[in-house]
Amino acid sequence: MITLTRTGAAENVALITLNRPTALNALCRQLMQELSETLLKVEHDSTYNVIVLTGSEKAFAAGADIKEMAKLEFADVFQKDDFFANWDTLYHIAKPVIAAVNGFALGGGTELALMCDIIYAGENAVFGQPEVSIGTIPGLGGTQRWPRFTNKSIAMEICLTGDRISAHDAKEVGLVSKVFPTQQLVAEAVILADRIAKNSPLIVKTVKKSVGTAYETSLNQGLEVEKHLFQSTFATNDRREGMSAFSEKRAAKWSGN
Ligand SMILES: CCCCCCC[C@H](O)CC(=O)SCCNC(=O)CCNC(=O)[C@H](O)C(C)(C)COP(=O)([O-])OP(=O)([O-])OC[C@H]1O[C@@H](n2cnc3c(N)ncnc32)[C@H](O)[C@@H]1OP(=O)([O-])[O-]
Repeated sequence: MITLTRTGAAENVALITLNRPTALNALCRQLMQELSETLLKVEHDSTYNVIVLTGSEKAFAAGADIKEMAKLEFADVFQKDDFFANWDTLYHIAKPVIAAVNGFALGGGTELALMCDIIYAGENAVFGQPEVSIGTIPGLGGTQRWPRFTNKSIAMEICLTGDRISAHDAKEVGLVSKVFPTQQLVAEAVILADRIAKNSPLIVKTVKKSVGTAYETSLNQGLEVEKHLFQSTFATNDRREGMSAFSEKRAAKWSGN
């Protein structure tokens, strides 16, 4: 249900594709377990610098698997400690993750995209949180990330109605950074991944941690974290190399430490 392809100019971009076409990439347990395992494999493989996560041209993911969830009771979802285990992995990945979203990204599909660091959308992408229309609420961060990434009014409207929004509307409200023709989307996401992967992987991870902190803390706490992370770069060879290369007018050679 998951394919992993090595790509990018320097072959250091992991293209992870959700591949369950018969159910529009609905996020069943097995798919989520495979996704989690693939993400961890890429995270621990130093030959990969950046991840692009995509689906098909028809669907990024149509949400959690409703047929699987239909059978569950409160005790199943409340008591089992591992119930959300594989759903959180993406959010804890330290390498940058770009979502390349074509087609339906609904419910858990939108929430998966929102866990990524950058969202690029194809022109046919649709985002939404339809959980309210099937008698539940977003459970993977939708009610928390929409207000942080857009605003309260938009978040309420999306989550209370279950309405879908287009790629262009998603860009207008700040959910996605760029919109591309559907068939060009993945290539554009890989071009972006290449641009990120040209930098030191160590420093890239530090940048991701620092920007991510802005969504977890107050401004003052975030500024403190940023200051310490900035200071910590002065203990790295890549900071020394980057500044020397600038002065010597040559390309930096990153060692990753
Ligand atoms: C378990 C752990 C949970 C952790 C937390 C999760 C929290 C999350 O916030 C909850 C959700 O995401 S709630 C979910 C929120 N998401 C939604 O409510 C969206 C539900 N989906 C839809 O509304 C429609 O399928 C679309 C409008 C996407 C496409 O319409 P269209 O173009 O007419 O296509 P079509 O003919 O309709 O579908 C083709 C096939 O795919 C199948 N399938 C599709 N989605 C499925 C799903 N989620 N599930 C299962 N199957 C799904 C569909 O049944 C059909 O298979 P069949 O064997 O031929 O019957």
